[in-house]
Amino acid sequence: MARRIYIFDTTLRDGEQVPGAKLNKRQKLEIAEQLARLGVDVIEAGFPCSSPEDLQAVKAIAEQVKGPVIAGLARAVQQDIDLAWEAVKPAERPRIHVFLGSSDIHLQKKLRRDRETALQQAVDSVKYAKRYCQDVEYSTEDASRTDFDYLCRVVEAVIKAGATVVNIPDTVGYAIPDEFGEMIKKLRERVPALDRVTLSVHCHNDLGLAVANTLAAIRNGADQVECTINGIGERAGNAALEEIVMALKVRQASFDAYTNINTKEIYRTSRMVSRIMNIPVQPNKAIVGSNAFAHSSGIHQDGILKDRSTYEIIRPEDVGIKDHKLVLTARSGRAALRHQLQQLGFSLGEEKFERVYQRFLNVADRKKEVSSEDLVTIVEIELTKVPETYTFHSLQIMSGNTITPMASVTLIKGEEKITESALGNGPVDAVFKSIEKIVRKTAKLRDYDLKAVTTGTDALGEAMVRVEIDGMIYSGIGTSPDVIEASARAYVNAFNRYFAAKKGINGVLSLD
Ligand SMILES: CC(=O)SCCNC(=O)CCNC(=O)[C@H](O)C(C)(C)COP(=O)(O)OP(=O)(O)OC[C@H]1O[C@@H](n2cnc3c(N)ncnc32)[C@H](O)[C@@H]1OP(=O)(O)O
Ligand SMILES: CC(C)C(=O)C(=O)O
Repeated sequence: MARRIYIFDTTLRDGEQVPGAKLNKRQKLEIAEQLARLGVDVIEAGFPCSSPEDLQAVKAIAEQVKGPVIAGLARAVQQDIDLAWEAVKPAERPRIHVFLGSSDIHLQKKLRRDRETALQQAVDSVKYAKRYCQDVEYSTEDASRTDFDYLCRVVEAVIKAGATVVNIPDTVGYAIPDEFGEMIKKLRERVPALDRVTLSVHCHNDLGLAVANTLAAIRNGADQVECTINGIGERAGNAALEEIVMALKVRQASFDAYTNINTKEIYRTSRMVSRIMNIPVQPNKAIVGSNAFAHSSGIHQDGILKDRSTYEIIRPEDVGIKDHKLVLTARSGRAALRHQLQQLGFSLGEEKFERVYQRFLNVADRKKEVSSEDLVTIVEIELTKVPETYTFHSLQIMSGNTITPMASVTLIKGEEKITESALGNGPVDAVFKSIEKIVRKTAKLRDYDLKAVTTGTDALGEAMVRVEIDGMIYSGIGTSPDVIEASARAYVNAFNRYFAAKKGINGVLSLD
C-alpha cells in the first residue's frame, strides 16, 4: 500500500534565513494561511528565541492557523525551549523542534564540547521539551557528516528520551543520493526504535542535490520531508516542496508514496512567497518557473499542439497554472504561428498566411519574443490596405548636438500640399510632431522599431510604429533608404489607418 509522506514546510524558518527575506508578523501569517490551504502537514513558523517579533509571529500563527502542526525551533538549551513553547502553545497541535550539531566538525569547532557531553545535552533538552509538549522533534544537525555509530547512539537516546520525530539533516548539502538513501536505510536497520517515531530528512542544496537526496531518503524509509516553497533557504537553499511533491505524484508508481498536498495551490503559494519575500523565481525553475510550461521552439510547439503529452509530463492546471504558453520566437514554426493567429481570431488562407509568416520571421529575428500585439500589427500591415487620407511628400530636418532638432514636413491631402514645422527631442520626434500638426491630431507612441532590410550604408530602412489615438492602437509601416523618412512614412501610415477606421473602413482587412 502506498505510504503517506508528511510535508514539513520550513519556508518561514529556514526559508526566512535567506538574506533580505526577513518577514514581519503579518507577512508570516499570510504565508502560513496559504501553506495551510496548500495542505502541508507541519509549518515550522520560526525560531522564537531569535527576536521578540519572531516569537509573536509564531504565536499568532499558532493561534490563528488551523490544520497543520505548528512547530517552533529551539537550540538544545532551556531558554530557547521555554520561548519555543510560549510561542507554539496556543496551536491545536504544537511541536517543539530541538536541534544540536552531531558531527565532529560542529562539536569541536562550533559547540566546543565532546560527543558524550553533546549526547547528554540532546537527551536533557528532549526531556525538558517533553515537560511542555507531547510532540518533540529532534534534529541531529550536520548528520550527513556525522560518525555513523555516534549518530545511531544519538538517535536511539533521543527516542528513549521521548522524541516523536527524529530529523536527519544534510545541513551543508554534502550528501549524494545513493549515499544518503543508504544512510537512512541503515539507520532504520540499526535503530529499530525508529519504527515507533517519525523519521524525517532535511536536505540543503549546496550541490544542487537537495531534492534528489530527499527522494532517495523517501525510497529508503523517510516518513517526513522538510522543504521550502521555491527551494529558498540558507545559502543555496533547501529542497523545494513543489519539486518533491510533483516528483512523487508524477512518478507515483516508482515511489509508492503520496502526500496530502493540494497541488493546485502550488503556483499561488510560490507566487505569494516570491512576492512577499521579494525573491524572484528563476525562469527555468522546475514546476513554478515562468518557463516551466512555456514552449518556444517550433518542433516542440508542433508536438504540443498535436498532443501535449509529447513534451509535457505535468499538466499545468495540476499545479494551479492556467495553461501552457506557446512563446513565438524566431525558432517557432508555422504550426505555432497558425495556432496563435487562430487564438487571436485570424483564420488566413495559405497565401496570406505565408506572407504573414515571412514577416513574422523578419520581426522575430529582431525581437526575442513576438507578442500577440506584434502579431496583430504584422497581420494589419501585411493584409490591410487603407485609403491614403494623407500622402507623404517630403521632409527637411535640422539637427546636431548643439541645436534643438527641427523638422519641416510636407504631406498631400487630395490636391492640397500642407507643410508644418516643429521642434522635437530628436529629429524623429520633430518629424512626428510636424505630422501631428498637419493632421491636427496627437498620438501616443507605444512602440517604435527600426531595422535595415538590406545591407550596406545605403541600406533600405523599415520603420514600424504602434500609436495610440483616442484610446485605440494603430500600426504603421514605412520604408526608405533614409531612416527618418521611413519613420515619417510609418507615422503617416498609422494616421491613415486611424482616419480609415473613423470612416468605418476597418473591413478592408481581408483574411482569406
Ligand atoms: C542549521 C540551521 O539552520 S540552525 C538555525 C539557524 N538560524 C539562526 O541562527 C537564526 C536565529 N539565530 C539567532 O537569532 C541567534 O543566533 C540566537 C538568538 C539563536 C543566538 O544568539 P547569540 O546568543 O547572540 O549567539 P550567536 O548567534 O552569536 O552564537 C550562537 C551560540 O549558540 C550556540 N549554539 C549553536 N547551536 C546550538 C544548539 N543547537 N544548541 C545549543 N547551543 C547552540 C553556539 O555554540 C553559540 O554559543 P557560544 O557563543 O557560547 O559558543
Ligand atoms: C535545524 C536543522 C534542521 C537545520 O536547519 C539544518 O540542519 O539545516
